[in-house]
Amino acid sequence: MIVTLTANPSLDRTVELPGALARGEVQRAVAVHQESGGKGVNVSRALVASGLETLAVLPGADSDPVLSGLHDGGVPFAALPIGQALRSNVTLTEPDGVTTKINEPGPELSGEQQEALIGLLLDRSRGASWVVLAGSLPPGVPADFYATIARRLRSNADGTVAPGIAIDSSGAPLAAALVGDAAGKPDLLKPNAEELAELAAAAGFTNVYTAEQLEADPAKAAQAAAAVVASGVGAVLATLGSKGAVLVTADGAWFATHPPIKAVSTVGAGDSSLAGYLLAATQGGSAQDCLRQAVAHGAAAASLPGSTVPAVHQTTPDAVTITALQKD
Ligand SMILES: Nc1ncnc2c1ncn2[C@@H]1O[C@H](COP(=O)(O)OP(=O)(O)O)[C@@H](O)[C@H]1O
Ligand SMILES: O=P(O)(O)OC[C@H]1O[C@](O)(COP(=O)(O)O)[C@@H](O)[C@@H]1O
Repeated sequence: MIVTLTANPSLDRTVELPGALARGEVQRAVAVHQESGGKGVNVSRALVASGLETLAVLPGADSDPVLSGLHDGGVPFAALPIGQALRSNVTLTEPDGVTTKINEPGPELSGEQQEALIGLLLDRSRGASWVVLAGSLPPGVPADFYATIARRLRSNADGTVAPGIAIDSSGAPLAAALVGDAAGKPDLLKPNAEELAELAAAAGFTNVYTAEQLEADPAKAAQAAAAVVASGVGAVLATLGSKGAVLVTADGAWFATHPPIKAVSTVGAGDSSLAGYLLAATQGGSAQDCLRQAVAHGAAAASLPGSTVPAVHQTTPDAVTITALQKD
């Protein structure tokens, strides 16, 4: 069972434009897609699509459209009512594949609600193989929320094997994943190129690379990710948009790429990559198998509209090429 926590879920509305986005003009949409979203929610949706056992833990009232969407989509969830509506995030997609995202801050969570959400997660993740802590943190939640949860998940394991802990976030909550003792650090981090640039700086990596440089050169991405692994993180799966992804563990570094696809909407591509990685990991796959399935899932997600997530049978792992890289 893979449990996901989405502290700041969203109703994802993807608006398809007929041409390039024209600022200041009236434009008519050609189609609109609406999905329950947020990073952990998307990972759970992708796992359900491939028949894996998962539970999405999140705040929200039963009547909230995000939860109704999960219910209708057959995604198991455990929700903490917070007395406020969840946020809506809007994505504008252009015919050439360019996507523009506008993410709301989301409803504030009080200290009591944060504690109740952690309690719900601890309770529902007993015996889980992985716990995924994903997405931005809503207003009121401290940046070290995920590190606190990681520590409590490990102490909660109480003699049994603690779950693997994966974090996919950005900004301060992501940087906070590198601070403090080993018990608060994740087994897996999933940054994109921009997040890897920030993370490497937070890990004290002295070569300052931009996100563009990291996407263009997997060797640079592997060096940056290796600096993050050296700071005490188990593994880094750095996704590099259309270029593919780099995986760095204590044992090695690999780059994986998929032949070009026609990108329709990249929303949820990163979350699908993480789901692909965990799918292979729970089936006992090697590091390279996990990376291969991550890139296959990401490419399939980018070729689907809105934040649609692929099932494993819609992915093409055999088309993925893997190359070993130097870590330093
Ligand atoms: N334009 C694209 N063409 C092909 N694959 C893509 C494209 N954009 C994303 N992907 C796939 O999705 C994965 C995650 O995308 P990325 O943009 O790096 O993450 P995030 O969605 O977290 O920002 C990539 O590693 C790749 O496999
Ligand atoms: O919590 P954040 O950082 O605002 O991101 C939430 C948004 O990211 C998504 O999870 C998509 O993420 P990816 O495109 O990175 O896979 C959307 O479903 C959601 O609207």
